Amino acid sequence: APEKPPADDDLYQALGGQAGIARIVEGLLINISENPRIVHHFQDTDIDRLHDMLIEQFCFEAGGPCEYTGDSMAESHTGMDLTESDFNALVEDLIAAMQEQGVPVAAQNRLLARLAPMRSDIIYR
Ligand code: HEM
Repeated sequence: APEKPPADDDLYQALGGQAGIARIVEGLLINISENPRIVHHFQDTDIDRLHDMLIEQFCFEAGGPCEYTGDSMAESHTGMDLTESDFNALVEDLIAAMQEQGVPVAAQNRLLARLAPMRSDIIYR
């Protein structure tokens, strides 16, 4: 089951609110598109949908005024046979996107800490 959102929206604010999160997700998708380690996984993906679902998810996880309406992490990654290395590659692309947006490292780490528990739903599925 999804974890409860944070009680306050500090993290949402630190990520730059809705506009900041949109820029982070767009940077992430660009970085993935240029990352030979993982780009092949996204060949048949509806990127517009992924863009919208990632924004909802990050907003929700950061305590912002959003609901996540997408599929569960287990549902959406089953059958991809993703590994720890794939997971780490995507996380590195996310960190780079946050860095490019000037997100403070403490806030970067708080978002990553919200996403890290999803790992077991995503890899080796
Ligand atoms: C922290 C790690 C990750 C998070 C938070 C995450 C999040 C998401 C979200 C929110 C969706 C949209 C689900 C929906 O459409 O309803 C999604 C789909 C997807 N994810 Fe991930 N993901 C992660 C790791 C990965 C990794 C490591 C890969 C591959 C290298 C990957 C590949 C995909 C693909 C290809 C889709 C689209 C599935 C489809 O076309 O239906 N994800 N992910």
